[in-house]
Amino acid sequence: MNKDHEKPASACSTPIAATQYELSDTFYTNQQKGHVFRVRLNGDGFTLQRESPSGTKEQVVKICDIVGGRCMRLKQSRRSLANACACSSGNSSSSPAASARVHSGATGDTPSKCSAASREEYHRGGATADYYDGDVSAYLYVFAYVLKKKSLRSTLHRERTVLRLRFRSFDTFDDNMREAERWYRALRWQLHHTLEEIFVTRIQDERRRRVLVLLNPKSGSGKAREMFNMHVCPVFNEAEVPYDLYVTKHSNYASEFVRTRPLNVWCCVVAVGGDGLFHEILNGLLQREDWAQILRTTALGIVPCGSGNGLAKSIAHTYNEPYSSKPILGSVLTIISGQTTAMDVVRVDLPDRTIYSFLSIGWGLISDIDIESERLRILGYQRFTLWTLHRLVSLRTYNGKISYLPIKEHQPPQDNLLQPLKAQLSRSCTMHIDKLSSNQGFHQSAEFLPQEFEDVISLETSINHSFRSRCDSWLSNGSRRSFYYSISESVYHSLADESDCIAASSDNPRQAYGPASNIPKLEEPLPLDEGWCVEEGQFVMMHAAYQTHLGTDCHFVPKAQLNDGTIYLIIIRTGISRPQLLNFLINMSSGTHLPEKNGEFVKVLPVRAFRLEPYDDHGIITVDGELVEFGPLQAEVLPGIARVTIPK
Ligand SMILES: Nc1ncnc2c1ncn2[C@@H]1O[C@H](COP(=O)(O)OP(=O)(O)OP(=O)(O)O)[C@@H](O)[C@H]1O
Repeated sequence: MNKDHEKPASACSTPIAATQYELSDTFYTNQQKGHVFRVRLNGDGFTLQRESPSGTKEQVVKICDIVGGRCMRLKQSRRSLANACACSSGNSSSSPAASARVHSGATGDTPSKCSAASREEYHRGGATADYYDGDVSAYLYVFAYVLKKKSLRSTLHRERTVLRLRFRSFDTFDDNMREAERWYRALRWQLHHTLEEIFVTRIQDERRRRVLVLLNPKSGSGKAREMFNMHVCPVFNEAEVPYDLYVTKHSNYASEFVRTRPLNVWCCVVAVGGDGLFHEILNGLLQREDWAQILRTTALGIVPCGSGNGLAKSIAHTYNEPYSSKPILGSVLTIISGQTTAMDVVRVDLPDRTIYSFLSIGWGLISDIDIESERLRILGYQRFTLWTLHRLVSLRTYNGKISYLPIKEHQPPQDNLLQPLKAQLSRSCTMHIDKLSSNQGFHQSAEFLPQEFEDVISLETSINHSFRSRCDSWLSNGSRRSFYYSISESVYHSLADESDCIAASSDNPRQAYGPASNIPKLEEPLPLDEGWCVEEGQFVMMHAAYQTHLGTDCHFVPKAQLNDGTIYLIIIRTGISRPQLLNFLINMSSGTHLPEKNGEFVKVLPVRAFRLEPYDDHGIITVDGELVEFGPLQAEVLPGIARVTIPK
């Protein structure tokens, strides 16, 4: 989360020393007997220092890779429960076999060390009794997604790592849990950096801040729902991010939803789908009367389940977050990071309406491919490749005029309207997150943990601080079993009950809101003496883009930034040879297709605004990959008016 938070009015007045949240203890592991681990938690993360007769080795689980933690108690099996006894030894194994041995008295183990308190806890019954088997250990599970390389030549990717710390120095579960929770709180503090965020005094009527998830079940190859259940929901849960999930029922559902609802309960709106769904959300927000305030206080995120996924790829590319191997994981980590940055939005005036765009505006070849390949949607991203070849063979040209307002060289970056409000979002998120966990005391039984650990590091404290040889393991577990769970406050909404409300609201005449234009109206002439330039004639295409990527494999404008106040106009004129054009299209995947200097046929023009006037009466024009009415349009950049989530 952000470091530069404003201090809330209700924050604790007495600062607590940061060192209080720097903890260390000694742990052991049973796989390497005699190996002692000094575990330290501080601002860098967890440092595991292994001391063995052969020397000292250190491993760090970095704080920036950690998403959250859980305090838990292991739940025992039914069989073990049947054999459990209130006075089983604190030294006894938690395995059913060992438990049975203790009960029959056949082991010669040391007599029970249970305190009166722990016996009482057992006899309290209910859930507590379910857990009791003589093992009074408490566990802290730490969830991290660590950057790794499979081999020297492979690219970086993230792997899930779980650090399991077992606390059993005390002879009652409560005491061990208290210790585990002390580490958990320290972890939370280190994750969020400021005490104010975590230990802020609760205000009764404080607005709740949650994540709104809008999911398009028809995105891409139609697997968004499964993707959410398998890859998004478990990470939200590990990070204790509360969310409300709405599944869209039809086109424009998301747009109407965010246009008509009170949104102040959500700090972030996440599109689980493609760029088309994100486009809908952005436009819905900009059709609100309170659009300026909502854009300032609501971050936008995307989980790429569409066929293009230009925005998700552009964000990951800009921040060097691994994407290709696990695009969904990278984007979920981006959303829960709590970090945001301003993003340019482009206002697009069509003859009868105004829409807003975050990705691109196209006329000609690329738009033709985008729209006409829809019939091959089932193929996913491959549809673009196939249709590109088809359109190259039967190349079309288009007549028209493109006027543009160039960006002057060395023009200072545009003001970022939303910068001062950056901190507000993440603090609110975190406050709510903390509220959830503090109510819970400790979390679920470890039985509810996802079992799909790619890497597990398991360490434990000693009993009464003496070395104990029978310990858990330091192991890697390749289990592929998938398992996920929900935190209590996350909600799935069927939209059956919501449609009436949306239908009713769309009956009302719609008023135009959103930022005003700074250029002449579409039907008015452009002031050529104020720096407007013109390209006229026959074109193969014009494509205006403001993100680095138009799709996962389309590195269209390598130098674009999320908030550089620039539209990159790429124009290809008729006369370009087919081999040249083929090269251009092939090299788009590596971002090496654009000329360093503008040539006769291919031009790259950084502009602040442009106007397109096609002379033909038919053709395809797209905005963010979505088909719009064919005809004249004009566009102008609105620097940094939206806010998107970015990786830590
Ligand atoms: N439940 C739904 N049924 C049918 N269409 C929907 C539904 N929800 C949203 N849509 C529409 O589907 C269109 C495409 O959605 P989306 O962008 O999520 O996927 P995509 O087109 O596969 O991805 P990309 O835009 O990245 O190519 C959007 O224009 C959206 O309006």
